[in-house]
Amino acid sequence: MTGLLASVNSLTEALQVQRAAVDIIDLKQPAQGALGALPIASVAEIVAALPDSARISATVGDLPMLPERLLPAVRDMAATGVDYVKIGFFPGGDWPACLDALQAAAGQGIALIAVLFADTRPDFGVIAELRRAGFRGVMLDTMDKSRGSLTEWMEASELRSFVLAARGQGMLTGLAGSLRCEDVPALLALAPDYLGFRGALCREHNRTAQLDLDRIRHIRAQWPAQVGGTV
Ligand SMILES: O=C[C@H](O)COP(=O)(O)O
Repeated sequence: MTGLLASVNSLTEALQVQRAAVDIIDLKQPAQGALGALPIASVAEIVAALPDSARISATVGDLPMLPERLLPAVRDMAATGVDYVKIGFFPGGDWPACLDALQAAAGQGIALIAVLFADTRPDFGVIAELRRAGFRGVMLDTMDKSRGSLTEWMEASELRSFVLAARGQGMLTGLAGSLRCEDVPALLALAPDYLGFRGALCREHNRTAQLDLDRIRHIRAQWPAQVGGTV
């Protein structure tokens, strides 16, 4: 069953989406970029306040693909107790060196999720390399939120290829990128492990605005009834 991931930027928002029974509470600061990070202390505070049963991911920020930047950020974020650490694979930098360095983190039990950006037209061949480096999952998102949504950047057939390639490697799969309520049925049909949202959960579809509980209900209502929570 595909889960619902909701990105939140504070303890207040985390508790709101927890009450809405989202499947993954994703900690990030949308005002700081596509994968803007929250301060480590804030993440630790949110993790401590949520029940152990909550599944929590957090992003390390819009960092350059340099091992000396990524590895410490990943280790610091993992030390907060989040279940998954999300790393954006931005253009440029040294991807092979980053994969080598991150393999060490994965080997120490840190569950890494790679985020590929549909608007950079990623080569899905990298999924096998991610698996070799020990990544637990891979998702597609969009890097530039002003230039279209995931479903505008990629056809359903490409999204299906992505999900199948990742699943073929035994990895968790996620789809996100300015998704709207009306995207949900077609994306659920692709059966990724989760669909991720921020903008669609906020007032006026503005990802830096406040969460809107009615919007969360509306998105959740697209799922089969038995997995719906209460807000
Ligand atoms: O991880 C999911 C993202 O936070 C999605 O954000 P967005 O819906 O604003 O593109």
